[in-house]
Amino acid sequence: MDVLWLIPLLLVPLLMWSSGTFVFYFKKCFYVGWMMVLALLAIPLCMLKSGGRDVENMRIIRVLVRHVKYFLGLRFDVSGWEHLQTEGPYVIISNHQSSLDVLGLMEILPDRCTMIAKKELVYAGTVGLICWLGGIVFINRKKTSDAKSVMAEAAQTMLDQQIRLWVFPEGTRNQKEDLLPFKKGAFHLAVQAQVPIIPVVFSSYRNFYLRKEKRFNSGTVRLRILPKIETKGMTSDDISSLCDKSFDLMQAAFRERLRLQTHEQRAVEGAEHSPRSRLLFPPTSPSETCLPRPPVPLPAPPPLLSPRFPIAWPCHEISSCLVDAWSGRPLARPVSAVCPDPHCACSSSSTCTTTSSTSTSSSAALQAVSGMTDGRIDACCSSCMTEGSGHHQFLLCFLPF
Ligand SMILES: CCCCCCCC/C=C\CCCCCCCC(=O)SCCNC(=O)CCNC(=O)[C@H](O)C(C)(C)COP(=O)(O)OP(=O)(O)OC[C@H]1O[C@@H](n2cnc3c(N)ncnc32)[C@H](O)[C@@H]1OP(=O)(O)O
Ligand SMILES: CCCCCCCCCCCCCCCC(=O)OC[C@@H](O)COP(=O)(O)O
Repeated sequence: MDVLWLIPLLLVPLLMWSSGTFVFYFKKCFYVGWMMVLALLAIPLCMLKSGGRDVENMRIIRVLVRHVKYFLGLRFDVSGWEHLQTEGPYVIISNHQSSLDVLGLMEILPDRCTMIAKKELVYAGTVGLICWLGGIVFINRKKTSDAKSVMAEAAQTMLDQQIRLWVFPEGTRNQKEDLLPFKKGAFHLAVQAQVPIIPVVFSSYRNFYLRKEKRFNSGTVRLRILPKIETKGMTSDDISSLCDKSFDLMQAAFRERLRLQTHEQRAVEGAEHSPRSRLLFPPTSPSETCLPRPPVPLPAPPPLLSPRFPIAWPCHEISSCLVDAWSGRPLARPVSAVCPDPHCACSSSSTCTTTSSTSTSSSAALQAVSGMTDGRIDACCSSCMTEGSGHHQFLLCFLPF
């Protein structure tokens, strides 16, 4: 009888091992539950530290939230730290995919920085209370006039108390393959306070987190901090162009990362549904695996090649390295060549769709370039550049069978 309670204890690891859907719900519940507990812990600490609502409480929240990623199997890879080395107040803007964004936000949160959030969050139990104690500015999204006056007040507070504000200009969570159009509030805020804007781009979570498919694997989030955009001297007439400029910069960074993720995702196919990919910490990111490779001098083009295939590059282009996510072993060798596919019309911004229709002779030529005899050219163009000659230049990934 006494051993009956062991059953659920054994059942949980078994279900974790066998079912991706179970892992999804388990991780989600754990996340919400653990955040509630952490907030409960943080409340007395914040009260002791500052006696009430104060942006300085964000230091405590930041420390407490930082370890949560380890339980969920998430890794954060941050680039552009130098852009946060800005004195005084500023507005950080970032894309917003899920409540998991809080984990990335806490990875890079500068001192004296708090957020703008929807007012409903204040009712989220202990989390709501900790948000209030952390100085989060709550707005009513349904009443634009109210939200505007709260944000105008925030602009003044930013200057008076040297506070930085983090805004999600999409205004809601978004898991689409592109950013939503930006709301204007963040830009009014920065212009009213005459402070710079620092854009931060979170890479798409789709590699490890799919709400509809109920998948929550382990994975890496890349956070890219972009250079600040100055607003000194700008007036309300400049809001639209400032908003468009920020959107364009962030969208370009998001899309660029998404293209690379597509390649990486191919490399992890197969591993994707393994228990290991759901439960264990993700392996070192492919870019890291590729980095230590020294640049190799260009080899002379083999005589076999037609003039249409002038150069072969060994794999030193980080962005195009396809690597087995678990072993770190290179899976493909990218070669650069003029696209051999006459049907592949690729504009400078689009992603190449296919090279599968590559003719046998082109294939043979590329095989000669890449030094592989048995293989296939994968549909993979990581960069499309229009050269002076009007040719498109592609990076083709060459996969051994
Ligand atoms: C240890 C403890 C453990 C604890 C665990 C937990 C810890 C957690 C801690 C911390 C985590 C915190 C995480 C928080 C996450 C929360 C995320 C969210 O909640 S995202 C939703 C709310 N965010 C927003 O909505 C963005 C801000 N929104 C805006 O800025 C909008 O612009 C808004 C609401 C002000 C108005 O939105 P509109 O839908 O009406 O659309 P529009 O186009 O932007 O504005 C309409 C017109 O008003 C003008 N306007 C907007 N703002 C203005 C302003 N401030 N002044 C003057 N005009 C303004 C615009 O220019 C536009 O006019 P014209 O079309 O250009 O003529
Ligand atoms: C009373 C019980 C309520 C339980 C809720 C607790 C949730 C704890 C999880 C961690 C909290 C992190 C806060 C992130 C908040 C967040 O991400 O809110 C979503 C909004 O940005 C956008 O909302 P929407 O427009 O609805 O997509």
